[in-house]
Amino acid sequence: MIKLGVNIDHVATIRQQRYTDYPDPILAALKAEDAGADLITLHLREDRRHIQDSDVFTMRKMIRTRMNLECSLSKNIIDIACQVKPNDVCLVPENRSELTTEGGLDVIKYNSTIKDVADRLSSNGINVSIFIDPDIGQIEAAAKIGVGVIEIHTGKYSDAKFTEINNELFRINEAVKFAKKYGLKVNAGHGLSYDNVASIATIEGIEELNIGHSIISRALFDGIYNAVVIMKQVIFEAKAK
Ligand SMILES: CC(=O)[C@@H](O)[C@H](O)COP(=O)(O)O
Ligand SMILES: NCC(=O)COP(=O)(O)O
Repeated sequence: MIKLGVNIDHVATIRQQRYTDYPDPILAALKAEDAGADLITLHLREDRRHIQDSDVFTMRKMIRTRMNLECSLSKNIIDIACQVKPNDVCLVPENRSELTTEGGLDVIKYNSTIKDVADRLSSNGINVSIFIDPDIGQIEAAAKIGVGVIEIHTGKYSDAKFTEINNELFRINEAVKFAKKYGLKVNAGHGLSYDNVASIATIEGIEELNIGHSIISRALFDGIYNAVVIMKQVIFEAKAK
């Protein structure tokens, strides 16, 4: 069964608006785990716009499932990752001006840096994945680095309208097939919602979905426990069809 990673970044977004100590992303993570989340994802951005260093250290102590830390290649962030030792690190691109992660990491362009960072993380017992676009060349480059896991950026699919939706779905399907030929573990995420997740969840070969914004948004009305349970149900029903 496909696994669900719940990204709790945007609980911290609300907190950071007033610099209070609530809402607590750790509490959200624990409730998400109670509801069946298979892992918790959090993104320590260089600008600390939501998740703070303290959240990362505390999360490591409190989490009962798996901790998947998303971060850029920057040294000070990787230093923290090596101190915290989450189960997984997903390497993502980052720029201060972006609203959210706009594309996948350019593995071809930053190949040697990514390899050095991945080797350093692996030597600290951390499983490494790379967040990339559904692009054959990027997948080939990721496979050659030897990290073994990729997360396909589903943002273009999530934002697509009308015929673009099927075009993006085809692109993701082809990318997953190509990645499996290289023996890669394939995850997916970004912009997935209760309305669009089914077509991704049913792609053969995708093992984990990382979903945050839509779950935290739903949690504002139904609570995080129910928001996670409903997302798991939507995914289960899609796979059962
Ligand atoms: C890598 C990715 O797609 C998201 O997990 C990332 O966390 C998005 O950044 P924000 O959470 O800051 O929107
Ligand atoms: N890597 C994707 C993720 O963790 C959550 O992205 P989103 O659902 O908040 O867009």
